[in-house]
Amino acid sequence: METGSGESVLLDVYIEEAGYEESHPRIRDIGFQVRAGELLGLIGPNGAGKSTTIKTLLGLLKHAKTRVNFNGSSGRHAYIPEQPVFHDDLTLWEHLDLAAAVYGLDYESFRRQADRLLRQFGMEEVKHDLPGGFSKGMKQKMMLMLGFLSEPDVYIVDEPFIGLDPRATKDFLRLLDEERSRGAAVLMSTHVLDTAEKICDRFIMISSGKAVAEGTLADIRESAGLPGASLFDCFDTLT
Ligand SMILES: Nc1ncnc2c1ncn2[C@@H]1O[C@H](COP(=O)(O)OP(=O)(O)OP(=O)(O)O)[C@@H](O)[C@H]1O
Repeated sequence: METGSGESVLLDVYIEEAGYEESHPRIRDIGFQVRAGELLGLIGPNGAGKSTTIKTLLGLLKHAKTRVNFNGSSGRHAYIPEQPVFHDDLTLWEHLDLAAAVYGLDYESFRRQADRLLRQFGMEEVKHDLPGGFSKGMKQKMMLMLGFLSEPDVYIVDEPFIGLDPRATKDFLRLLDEERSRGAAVLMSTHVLDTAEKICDRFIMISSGKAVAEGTLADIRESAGLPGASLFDCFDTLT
């Protein structure tokens, strides 16, 4: 799908309503698109419905009326969860190997990518360790590596910054930039608004399960009636 901006839309979402019980929708009327190379920030207070939005577009909620299109050429998308999910009895390397098999990567590409990611995240020395003994930040890095390994068209990232040290944050942002230059689209939910303000092209702000503002920082400032304000101040006003 092409848009006026010339970049193709790699993720096109409209959620009429979705929730955990049929009688109780938690989010309603949320729609957005993410284009090739773009980073869309999904922001909102605790309990606003960010994770529910992500679970809905991933098809994980039973009670959902939605339209979701992943339009990339490889059809591949990676989900990087907020809470690390891993197998207790597989080492970091075995996790990477398993993910590569699931993604259908050939062994040479897998080795090249895995070695590069281990180096970039400073995890080479623990690659044969079980993740149960990793710190919170190391577990988070493992989730990021598993996501980056597949070089998907679309990244869906749920709060990546909590637990990462400044160096890991920088490494993560650099990799994300490289992926966007390659043409990947990114949807990222986060509470770290000063970073979001710097890195996101556009935002969708949700509160109590509904979109309250969307667009560039200029659009968000206009919605909040706060010209020149920070994303943090706009958030405070709009939510
Ligand atoms: N598994 C669940 N079962 C029932 N209700 C849930 C479940 N997970 C979330 N909710 C409810 O759905 C609403 C939206 O929660 P959600 O987790 O999407 O918020 P969030 O914006 O991601 O919040 P946070 O910033 O705290 O992570 C909340 O009212 C929450 O209580």
